[in-house]
Formats: sequence, structure tokens, C-alpha cells
Amino acid sequence: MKQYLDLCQRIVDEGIWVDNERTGKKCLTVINADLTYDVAGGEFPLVTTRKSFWKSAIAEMIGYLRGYQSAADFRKLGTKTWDANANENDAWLASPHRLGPDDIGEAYGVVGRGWRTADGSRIDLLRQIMDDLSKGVDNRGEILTFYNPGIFDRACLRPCMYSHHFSLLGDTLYLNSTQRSCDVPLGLNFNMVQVYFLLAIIAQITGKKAGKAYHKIVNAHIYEDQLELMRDVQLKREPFPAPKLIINPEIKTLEDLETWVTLDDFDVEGYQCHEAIKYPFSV
Ligand SMILES: Nc1nc(=O)c2c([nH]1)NC[C@@H]1CN(c3ccc(C(=O)N[C@@H](CCC(=O)O)C(=O)O)cc3)CN21
Ligand SMILES: O=c1ccn([C@H]2C[C@H](O)[C@@H](COP(=O)(O)O)O2)c(=O)[nH]1
Repeated sequence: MKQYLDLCQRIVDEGIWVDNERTGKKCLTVINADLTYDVAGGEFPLVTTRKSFWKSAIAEMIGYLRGYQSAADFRKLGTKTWDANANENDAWLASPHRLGPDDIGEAYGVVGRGWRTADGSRIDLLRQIMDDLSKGVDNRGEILTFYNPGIFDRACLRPCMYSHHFSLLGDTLYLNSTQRSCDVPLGLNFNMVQVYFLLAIIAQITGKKAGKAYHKIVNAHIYEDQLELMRDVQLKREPFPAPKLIINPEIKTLEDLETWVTLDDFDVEGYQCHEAIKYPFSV
């Protein structure tokens, strides 16, 4: 939590205003932040200075791992986070590649579970990584990437957290996640949960101990219409101790995650937080 608040304060103190053409808004911006999550120690990086809808964040990540392409599937799982980008983004609404209402296009898990090769076949990157890790293999390239510049026009948005690189040291699993662009008040609140969750669940399924997760953020920003709430409300609050994330131990395979898992398989213990803050969302 401290590293999150330090980043927010750094943006307020040192950020530079940058015009963003896509949203038509200005963003107070810093470049580079490195966050670390102690998954072995069970320190769940949940924001406590406002109420965090952590289940929605986990649902988003499960949707990516399942390769979901429709905001309707994300909704069924328990998150509405893709509704606006799928249905209210003018450039995407005009795209010939959009399949219809709720389509987010070839983004995130669609890329990671079905990487397009030159000969037209597809590679399931996640399946390969899980098979390797389960056998204790780390080929120094266990990378789940969602980034394919050749097909950006087939998606409503380019992936923000676009690479998850797993590593084994003995039987301890590590994760390095990279994010190119970060809406710190809204997106990061979810992305921290997702990086922690991703290492915890992949370690559980592959039978490894979870170590640390390292989260690199390149462009970290606060939109102009979020600044006052962050500076004058959220940053004035005192954080509470970190809660614990509880994952159903019956989740043992990738198929479990793909088929029967719901948000009821996750819980947090000891979550004390300040009241909710509704930050504006930019499409
Ligand atoms: N501008 C922008 N910021 C983002 O963080 C973001 C995007 N766009 N587009 C793609 C995804 C969608 N994400 C989202 C979308 C909405 C919320 C949001 O509204 N969160 C609220 C309520 C969540 C809920 O009730 O489930 C929050 O208070 O955290 C968060 C992340 C993250 N990403
Ligand atoms: O997981 C996510 C997804 C998106 N974001 C934010 C970062 C930016 O504010 C927008 C994406 O806009 P681009 O113009 O494509 O950079 O969404 C996030 O923080 N986390």
C-alpha cells in the first residue's frame, strides 16, 4: 500500500502534464515505477485508502486467462470493466473488425491463448508455460505476452499490462509483469491485485511455491478530472494493514480455472478500508 501511495504522491509532486489525443484529456504523468509484491509473505496489495472492488479485478484476470473476447463474458464472470471500451469507444465502433455489441476484439487473452503465427496457426502461450512450469522447466522465456502490434486494429484497446514473464528458482516461482500505460487511480487499483493473484494462482496450479511478483510500470498517470480526488481526498487518508487473499485450494489445473471457477472461490480476510471514491473513467 505504501508503494502505491508513494507513486500517487510522486505523480502529484513531480508529474508533467501531457495531452492525450485518444481521450482528449490531459494526464499528470511520470515515467517508470517498480512495485514489488511479497506473495510468499501473503501481503495482498489491496488499496485501503478507498474501497477496492477486488473481485472485479480478479474476474478481469480470469477472463484474460480464459481468452475471453466479449464484454458479456466478463460481465457473467463478475466485472463490467470492459463494457465502455467495447461499446462506447467511437474509433472501435467504426472499425470493420468489431464483431458487434460487447466485442473487445483480439486483445489480452485472445492473443495470449491464440498467438497468430506466420503460417496461420495459433499458439496457446499459457498452456505451454503451464506445462513447462509443472514439469519444473524454465526455459528463460516463459512469457505470456498479449502484445501483437500487427493486429492492434483488431482490438478496442492495446493491452496495458502486456507481458507476464514467469521464472523458476528451484521450486519457487517468480513473476515479472510489465505495463506500458497506467491509470493510477482506477487501473492500478486493479492491476496490483491482478499481478499478485496471477503469481499466486499459477504457483498453486503448477505445484510451486510463490515467491515475489515484480510489477514494472512505464507511463503512470492521473487524468486531469481525477487529480483533485486523489490529492485532496485519497492521499489525505491513513492506510490500514494489508489483508490476506484466500484462494480455494481445490483449484488444481488450468481446466479448473477455465471451467468451474467463480468469484466465490476467492475471499479476503481482514480488509479494513476507507469509504469508496468514485473516480471518473476515460474511454
Ligand atoms: N481509462 C482507463 N482506465 C483503466 O483503468 C482501464 C481502461 N481505461 N480501459 C481498459 C481497462 C478497464 N479497466 C477498468 C475499468 C473500470 C474500472 C472502474 O470503474 N472501477 C471502479 C468500480 C469497479 C466496480 O464497481 O467493479 C472503481 O472504483 O475501482 C476499473 C478498471 C482498467 N482499464
Ligand atoms: O489494465 C489496465 C488497462 C488500462 N489501463 C489504462 C491506462 C490508460 O489510462 C488507458 C489506456 O489508454 P491507452 O491510450 O491505450 O494508453 O487504460 C490501466 O491502467 N490498466
